[in-house]
Amino acid sequence: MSLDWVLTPQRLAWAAALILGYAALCWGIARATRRRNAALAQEGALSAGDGPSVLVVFASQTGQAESIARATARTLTQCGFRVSLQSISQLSAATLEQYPRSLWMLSTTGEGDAPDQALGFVRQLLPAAPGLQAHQAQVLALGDREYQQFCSFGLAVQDWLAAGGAQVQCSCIDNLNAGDLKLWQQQVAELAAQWGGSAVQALPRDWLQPPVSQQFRLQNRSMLNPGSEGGPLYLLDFLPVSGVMPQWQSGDLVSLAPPAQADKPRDYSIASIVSEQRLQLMVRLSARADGSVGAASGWLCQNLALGDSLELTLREHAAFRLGENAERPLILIGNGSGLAGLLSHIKARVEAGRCDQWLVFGERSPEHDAIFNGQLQQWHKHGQLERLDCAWSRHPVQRRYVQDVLREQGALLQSWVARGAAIYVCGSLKGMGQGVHEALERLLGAETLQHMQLQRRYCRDVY
Ligand SMILES: Cc1cc2nc3c(=O)[nH]c(=O)nc-3n(C[C@H](O)[C@H](O)[C@H](O)COP(=O)(O)O)c2cc1C
Repeated sequence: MSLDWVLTPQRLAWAAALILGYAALCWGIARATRRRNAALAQEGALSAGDGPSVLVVFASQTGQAESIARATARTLTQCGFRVSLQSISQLSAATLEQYPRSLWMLSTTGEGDAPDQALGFVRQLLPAAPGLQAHQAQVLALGDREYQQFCSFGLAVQDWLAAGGAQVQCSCIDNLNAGDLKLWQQQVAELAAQWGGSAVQALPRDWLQPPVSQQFRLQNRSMLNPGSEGGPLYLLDFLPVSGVMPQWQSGDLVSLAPPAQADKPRDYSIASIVSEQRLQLMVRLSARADGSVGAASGWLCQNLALGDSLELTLREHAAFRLGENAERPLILIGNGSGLAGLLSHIKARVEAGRCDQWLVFGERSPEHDAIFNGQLQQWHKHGQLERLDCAWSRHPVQRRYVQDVLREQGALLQSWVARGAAIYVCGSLKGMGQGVHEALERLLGAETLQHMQLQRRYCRDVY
């Protein structure tokens, strides 16, 4: 009997293996719990009370629909609802069908298109009606009446929910105007009461947690493309009036409204990074057919004098920030003023000491439109920009567009993507954005590109 208790090396090994196995199991359980909690936090399971449950879904390109969804979800939580907040990219039909009620905040982008994060939804869920008998839904569609297909993605989702048997209502917000937003707040309060929640407390004035607005002064303005056949392109430097530089990340935007159209803010990509201690924008003076200039670009490029101040609102552009892609090789593709959004990423990467970035830039002529050429060549020469390709559409001999460069360099592009690269596209939608998308589909396959878009490895800021 006593032999059973003798510690042989074999028994010691078994005991050690057992202890290690148990530790691994505990660690595994703890990790799974942490991951699940993190996933829940990300998914936005905001409260775990026992009130009525509601699903809040958003599809956003530049972050506005997401901000409204977050504010709405917070309010519903305060009214006692069990709220789950989800990006449409994570939504499954099975999840939706579990909920008796849902709220949708959906913006429209491009020419009546769904935001990039809704691509999987459009391909996989939208074609078949969900099973939503006895489901109540409210859609808030964000759009701009200046576009031909006003709020079309929100309206398409409304039709889809109705086809699935849901009782659905839809409201549209035009250009995020204050009146429509106020109506939405009232609607949320009414819905909360109808759906069995407690009364909404007086909503705070900063219900939407508006992004930081600050006074800036125009410090410098220089023309980037003298002699160009295209519209004049300016680089504008702004300094904060308070002297305190706000924080932003590469890829972010600023909103500003010209005095003549104070209710119509425009978004511009920020071309600089915080450590440069100035906020730079690249603005093309747009001319109408009758020769008059655009309200915002005319004001910024011609009327605003050096030293004049204006209000800039910094906008987090989650869909175009680097995020986890900061750790990946980057392929940056763009044309014209689209260089602004790409430039900020290149600067951020140079600052971080990463040089595995490839810029494919397109403009008209190498003589007049080679904007930032000195700086780009310098980075390239010093190995901070691994590869630089320019495409000149009005070159006397070698006319080509950025999508032609992608085709010519197809094998290289495939190898960068195989290495894990992320692709960022910034610039005009028509011509460039569409042409690049088609070229990438052909080179990488539509499925791979869609997968990359869902993983946020294919990010676009096209307008
Ligand atoms: C490049 C671009 C394209 C747009 N296309 C449309 C459109 O086709 N139809 C529409 O109603 N609104 C359109 N809009 C307006 C947006 O839907 C509106 O600004 C919305 O508030 C953006 O919300 P988000 O930040 O959640 O993406 C467009 C805006 C941009 C910047």
